[in-house]
Amino acid sequence: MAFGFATAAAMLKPCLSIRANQSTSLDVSDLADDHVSRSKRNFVFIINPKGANGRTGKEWKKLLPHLRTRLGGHCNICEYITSAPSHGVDITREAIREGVDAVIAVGGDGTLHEVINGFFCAGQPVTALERGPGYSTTLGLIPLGTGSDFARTFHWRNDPHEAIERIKRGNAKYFGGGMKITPTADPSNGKLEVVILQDFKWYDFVLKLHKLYSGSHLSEKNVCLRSVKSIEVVEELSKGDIYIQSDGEHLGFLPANCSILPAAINFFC
Ligand SMILES: Nc1ncnc2c1ncn2[C@@H]1O[C@H](COP(=O)(O)OP(=O)(O)OP(=O)(O)O)[C@@H](O)[C@H]1O
Repeated sequence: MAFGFATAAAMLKPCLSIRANQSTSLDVSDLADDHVSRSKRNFVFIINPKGANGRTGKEWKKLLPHLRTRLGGHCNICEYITSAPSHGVDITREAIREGVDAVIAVGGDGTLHEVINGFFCAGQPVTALERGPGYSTTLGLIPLGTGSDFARTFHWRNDPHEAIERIKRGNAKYFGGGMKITPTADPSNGKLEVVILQDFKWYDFVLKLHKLYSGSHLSEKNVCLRSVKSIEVVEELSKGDIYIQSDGEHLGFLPANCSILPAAINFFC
């Protein structure tokens, strides 16, 4: 099969499923401050005040009002300032056990490293104690460190305002400012949605572009949607073009100018 174009959107979401016996001083029922509404999603921000020689703490203070403005309508925002190295691990574990919807690292790579480690305990994923099966917590990042090389890898700028916009977007379904490329994508199901456009000519894009806004492009005969667990690069071709597959099955050809990873990683933060 030859594919003219393919793109993807995905949820990169650790799956959580362990009860750990470590305790911390965190009580995420602290989320129940005056402003908390249970119909909102609970987002925990873990801030390293010492990151970037103290700049992280200062920037965070300036950022918080903006964050509340942008996210406050949808989420309960709960901030935890770390008191020492590895505190971020404990806070994350406790937050996940309490069933929060997202844990967002605010700082550099070291802080992100701690938060990611908090998703696991004794080699097993941590799980929410009172949420049903299939529930999972989303990992996020506001890059505010010295190097922030993880963010750099994905071409995210060390710009917290941009990170907030990433967190705010419903991800998964859209790209290009409202084009519903993967209309059935569900950010919480852990699947990667891949849209395959077969034998598309340049004029197909021109004629059918408007359909992307409604998601009706999927009814075109040479367009199909696949929901997969992951994708792998099979072979790198010239000029950066690659073949991709999922679970051993060949999916198609991805032109170099069509980048899957940033779309997928969008869900991360
Ligand atoms: N309250 C704290 N006091 C001292 N150190 C802390 C505290 N909280 C976290 N840390 C430690 O600070 C380390 C460095 O933090 P972080 O990675 O956020 O900033 P950075 O080193 O400036 O950024 P980068 O790693 O991106 O260059 C982390 O590995 C973490 O263990």
